[in-house]
Amino acid sequence: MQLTISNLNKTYSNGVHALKDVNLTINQGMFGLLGPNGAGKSSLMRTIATLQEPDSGSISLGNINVLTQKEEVRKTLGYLPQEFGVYPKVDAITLLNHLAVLKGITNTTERKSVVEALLHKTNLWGARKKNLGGYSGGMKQRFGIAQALLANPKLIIVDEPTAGLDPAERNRFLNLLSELGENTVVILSTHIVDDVKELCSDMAVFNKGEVLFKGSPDEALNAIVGKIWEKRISKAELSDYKNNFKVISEKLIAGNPIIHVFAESNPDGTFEPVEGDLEDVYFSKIFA
Ligand SMILES: Nc1ncnc2c1ncn2[C@@H]1O[C@H](COP(=O)(O)OP(=O)(O)OP(=O)(O)O)[C@@H](O)[C@H]1O
Repeated sequence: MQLTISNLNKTYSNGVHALKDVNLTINQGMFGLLGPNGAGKSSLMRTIATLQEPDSGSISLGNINVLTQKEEVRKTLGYLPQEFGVYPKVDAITLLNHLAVLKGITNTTERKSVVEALLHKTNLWGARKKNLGGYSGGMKQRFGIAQALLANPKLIIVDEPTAGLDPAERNRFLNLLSELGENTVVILSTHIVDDVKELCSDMAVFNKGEVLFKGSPDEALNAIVGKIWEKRISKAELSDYKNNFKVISEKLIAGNPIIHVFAESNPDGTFEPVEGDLEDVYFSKIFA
């Protein structure tokens, strides 16, 4: 099963061109869609999830036409939206059971076993009788994955799932995602480079509605070899450097900025070459 997005466009009524001729082919496995806030990631995710219409273009999932065969897509889709609302006064096992009914798992015995297995998988079994209103952010996200996995989806979309999680919960959540089947198309939309670095075999960098890079993280890293230059400067020099060079990142170390510049050769002969990482790829695309 492959997800193919062709020439997708969307302009909202306020004039924002949120998707600009987007073309992507997404294979089974974990695909990272990396971009800053406002890049258009949620617009793309919601369109694939059949929740909004594009102005033009096409999307297919295997031989399903996503834009016209919405019911077919919904049967095989697991979706964790950016704002996943839960009913605060309902406990996890009751809500998951209810959502399983809505997903069409009507056989009581089968439903009980699916719901219980998912609560174990997401490490929520011990908290299954607790009201969702009392769940932490990480627990809510894990519950979100449990509901997304009901009915064995072939396509799973998780939109910015780690934003706001503390490091321990984020790790737990990423481990959970990494266990999702090889036989599933999983799209992870995020603005956190490390999420992609740790999990994804394939990725795209997305900004202002456009795909700026697509390929594997290794291909992305190969493309910047020899082009990332580092220098420790003083704070007072920072604005000059920003005016004169393509500064893609700045980090304060002991109060002084260390800058990374993207350039084909040593910018003014005073920089040190560094091995770039995925963050350098991301910022070099975003600030191109
Ligand atoms: N329903 C809407 N009506 C008008 N403009 C919208 C609507 N939804 C999104 N936008 C605009 O479209 C652009 C892309 O938004 P989108 O939410 O898809 O980006 P994103 O990459 O998911 O970012 P974020 O993480 O901030 O949600 C933004 O400029 C946003 O303000």
